[in-house]
Amino acid sequence: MSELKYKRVLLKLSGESLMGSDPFGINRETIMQTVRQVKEVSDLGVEVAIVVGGGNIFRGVSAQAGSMDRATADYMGMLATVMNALALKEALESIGAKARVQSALSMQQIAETYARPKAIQYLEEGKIVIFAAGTGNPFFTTDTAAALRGAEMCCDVMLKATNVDGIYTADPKKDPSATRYQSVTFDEAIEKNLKVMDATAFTLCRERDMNIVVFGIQKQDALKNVVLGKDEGTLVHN
Ligand SMILES: Nc1ncnc2c1ncn2[C@@H]1O[C@H](COP(=O)(O)OP(=O)(O)OP(=O)(O)O)[C@@H](O)[C@H]1O
Ligand SMILES: O=c1ccn([C@@H]2O[C@H](COP(=O)(O)O)[C@@H](O)[C@H]2O)c(=O)[nH]1
Repeated sequence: MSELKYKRVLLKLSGESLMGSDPFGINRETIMQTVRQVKEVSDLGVEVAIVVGGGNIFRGVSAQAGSMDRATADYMGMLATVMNALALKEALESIGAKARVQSALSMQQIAETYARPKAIQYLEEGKIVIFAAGTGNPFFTTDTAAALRGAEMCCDVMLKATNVDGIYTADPKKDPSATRYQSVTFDEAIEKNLKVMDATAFTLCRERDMNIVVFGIQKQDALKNVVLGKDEGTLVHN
């Protein structure tokens, strides 16, 4: 069997990557395709922690939030990530995987509250841990939460699964002439303002020396290819 490149990973799933071709929400086929990939790498022996976004349900800073108080809108965004986390747990369990949700905001009737030692224990037991509610603070994003939890869980790498297949010279959805990087340094990504991830998240990963792989989760076997160290997506490194 091929060698694993990473033993413990922080997988960032964007909310939008759960929509499939729907305009918003969670597409059943898409979430099942995603969790099958997650279970496959977990079965290979990779410890998987997940941070999920909320953009498919609510984006706090969006136009829809209009004149709302920013912090209130951001709390609504965090609640959206809790819904996605619960959906992911259900989907994982429906295919026989063991998963736990820990929320950065206390809501004890529906999820455990984030506790680092317990989360590490779950990972060591081979359970998939889904972190909900981002950092628990407004004015942040789930990319930053992913960098934070990745650092706290001592993950070998952060894997940013999204609906584009890597980092491009410009947003590929807006500029069809943009080309994909195979690898890029943190400094370059920040300097060139490559908007695939926010600068706070890049900066935290750079400081912790935690590489990032940005890849497209829609592609069959993409996650497995990444953990086996095959050429997939874009590597961000120091
Ligand atoms: N230079 C770039 N390379 C690749 N993607 C880019 C770039 N600049 C902007 N993007 C955009 O970044 C997006 C990837 O981010 P992602 O899908 O994770 O969104 P998010 O806002 O982090 O997640 P969520 O949907 O949960 O809010 C893509 O949709 C892509 O269009
Ligand atoms: O730590 C956090 C994480 C998220 N938010 C709010 O939630 C939404 C959805 O998160 P995405 O990263 O965009 O998927 C985000 O727009 C924020 O409004 C937050 O406040 N704090």
